[in-house]
Amino acid sequence: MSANPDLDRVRQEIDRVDKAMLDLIAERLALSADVRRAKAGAKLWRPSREDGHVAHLAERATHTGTPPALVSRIWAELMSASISVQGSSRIHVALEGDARANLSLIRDRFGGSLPVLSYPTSSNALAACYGEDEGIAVLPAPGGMNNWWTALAAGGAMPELKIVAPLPRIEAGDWPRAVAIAAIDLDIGSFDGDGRILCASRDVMPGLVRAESGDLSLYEIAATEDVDARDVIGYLPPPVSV
Ligand SMILES: O=C(O)C(=O)C[C@]1(C(=O)O)C=C[C@@H](O)C=C1
Repeated sequence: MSANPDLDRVRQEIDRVDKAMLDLIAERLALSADVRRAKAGAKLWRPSREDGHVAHLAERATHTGTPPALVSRIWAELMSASISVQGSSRIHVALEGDARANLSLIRDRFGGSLPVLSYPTSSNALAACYGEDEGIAVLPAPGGMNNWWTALAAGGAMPELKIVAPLPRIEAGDWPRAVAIAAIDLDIGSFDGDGRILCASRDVMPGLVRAESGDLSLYEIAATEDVDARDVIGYLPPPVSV
């Protein structure tokens, strides 16, 4: 029968691993300054890069027994810390519905490095986000009474804003609980074929109607479909498998 490992020895090993991780975190943060210079004025927050990168890491993690949700939370911290090294970006959240759950979704997706400002309604949070170059709004997902998305449609008040990320990132299910919005140009040609395009239209489109307001419908459409760029109000990346 093998003896129990000695606690002091195990703790020494944990110390060794933690110091190595700390050095790697410092190295990663130092690279953020280089990334900022390399991006030369492009937006700080790049949700497509974040979600694609985390999806690869989560996939890799499943081979080592590391929970993908843990990977997503750790990299949420690392990437938001990187954003705050690069500049200033704030999250505007609507405290509609289950406020505590919304804040916990934000913590899981964005970590604790970015300032979070709260507003009583989705319209208030959206307007605050619209007023900033690097603003991010987190709102309840479109559907039911949540019709703030009409402001993003062509002819709406804030067509430059797009739905760019689902919350939660992992195990979002069929439709996310909340979504993140920012003034980010969506490159339709670069969408992952397994992702979903969100379109607002008065015409019938080849997809699932997720929300309706007046004669406007929000369609969830496979990213393989051809759509008119003017109808696109968002993109959801392929769900991260666990
Ligand atoms: O790749 C970038 O553009 C970065 O700014 C780096 C980084 C990261 O830390 O990995 C940080 C923020 C972006 O949202 C995406 C990724």
